Amino acid sequence: MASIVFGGASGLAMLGLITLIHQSFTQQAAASNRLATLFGFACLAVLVLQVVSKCILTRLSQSTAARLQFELCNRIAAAPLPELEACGPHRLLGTLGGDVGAITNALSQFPTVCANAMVLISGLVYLASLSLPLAIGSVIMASLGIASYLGGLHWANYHLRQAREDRDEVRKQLQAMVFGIKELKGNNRRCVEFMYDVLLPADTAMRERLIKGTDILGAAHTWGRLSRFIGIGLLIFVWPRFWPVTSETLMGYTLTILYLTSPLDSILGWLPALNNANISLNKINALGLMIDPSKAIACGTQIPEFRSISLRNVSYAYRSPHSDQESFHLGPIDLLVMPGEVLFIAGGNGSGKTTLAKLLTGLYTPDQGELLLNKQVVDQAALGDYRQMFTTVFVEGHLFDRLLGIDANPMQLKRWASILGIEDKVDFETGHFRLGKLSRGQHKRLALLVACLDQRPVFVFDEWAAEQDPGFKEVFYRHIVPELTRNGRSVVAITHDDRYFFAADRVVELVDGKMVSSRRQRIAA
Ligand SMILES: Nc1ncnc2c1ncn2[C@@H]1O[C@H](COP(=O)(O)OP(=O)(O)OP(=O)(O)O)[C@@H](O)[C@H]1O
Repeated sequence: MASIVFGGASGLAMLGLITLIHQSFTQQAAASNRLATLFGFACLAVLVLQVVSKCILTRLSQSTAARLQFELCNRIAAAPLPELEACGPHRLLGTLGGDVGAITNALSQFPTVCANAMVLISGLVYLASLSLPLAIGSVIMASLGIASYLGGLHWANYHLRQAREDRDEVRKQLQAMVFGIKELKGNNRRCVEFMYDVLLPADTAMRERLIKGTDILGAAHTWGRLSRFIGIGLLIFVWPRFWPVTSETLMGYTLTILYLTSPLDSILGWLPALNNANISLNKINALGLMIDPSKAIACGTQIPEFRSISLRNVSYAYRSPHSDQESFHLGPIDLLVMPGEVLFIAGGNGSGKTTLAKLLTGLYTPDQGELLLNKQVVDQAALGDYRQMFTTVFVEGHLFDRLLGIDANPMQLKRWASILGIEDKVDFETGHFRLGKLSRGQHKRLALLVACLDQRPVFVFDEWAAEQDPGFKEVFYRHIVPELTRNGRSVVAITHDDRYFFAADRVVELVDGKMVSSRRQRIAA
């Protein structure tokens, strides 16, 4: 609001300057001294008001960007995992980068646009005070110019919207290049094909649309500006032939209209930004981030007591995004996890083990069947708390560069780092990790270190030991797993290591999404 007031006041002071210039052409010398003093004050007022208004605007635009980004991050954190997985990281990053910028840009220009609208209206009032018929004629001509400009904008829009879609594809391919750089470096033909047949065509398609849209926009903008000069030409050369008007009035008109081109430009120039913001908002909406509040999972606040967890007749299906046909179906599955138990989930690749782990941990909501905690059904309202029961290490899990959400003292940190053989990867003073040059196995060990320090009742490991050397597999299955299950905590581990099935109380096996066996183990090793 302050920005609108200061911006509007500076515009009005500027308009005051124009009227003073106009009056100076018609006043006597004595009055000119007074006008000169007023002119000096008006200049000072413009300077102060514009500087203050710009400072306010900068702060406003930065705080808007920060708020918007934070809000979007919160929505991402609250959105259901399957919807985020369907978006893919390239689209989410694109939204957090480009779309937030586009919306911020439009929002932060809004106060300036309001201030300019105030100036424009005041200018029109001043013009009407000089000559009402001329003012009406000017408004009609300006409206025609603006209408044709809006037509061009609408046309440009179509191409710019398409370009926004294409940009997602380019971002996806750039991500593939960054993450697949080793594969590209090692195979020159693959690299050339990727560059010329994948990346370049995607980028070219996007740029062609962008160029087309921007060209149309530029032409519309130029036409919008020119139409004002055509209007001034009509006023000066044509109007006086049909309607008597003094040369002072015409001069006042020309000066004022020339000045008003700047606020009008700013308002018309804002429309493309508004349009981009609209495209971005639709994009965010299409990604499912404008989530239905009823679908948002409330953040869990406390870790519930653990007496039993069970899946009862649970089914879940992935669907193809285009046809809504099931691409993979898991279940129906019944599963029970008791305190202190070690449960292994085995099965071939693609049999549904990770999907089952995501259902168990509440990251996916079953299509059918129920999730029960302590024999009570976990409904939507309880899901947030239910998720706090688990500490997980997934195959593609992310490792933050420090301990977050865990109260661990340096002694515990040192002890686990030493068991896991990664003392040199941890800064015990700050609790930060040295993630720079980690091998895959060390990365997994750090992830396990974080899990071991977490005081939650159920550990879920997805093929944790797959990248460990034989010696450390022994340590994991024979020492770490038993230690973790002391004090009534449970371990659910997806594993292909059938040599170590003896370490489990129970092994369940999945084949094509169905549980084919569930057998008791735990024989003396
Ligand atoms: N987000 C997803 N969207 C669609 N389909 C998926 C998704 N995640 C997994 N799938 C499909 O579901 C099936 C089961 O996948 P899942 O990851 O659960 O198997 P898995 O038993 O853990 O396999 P692996 O041993 O190879 O890790 C696979 O056919 C996979 O292609």
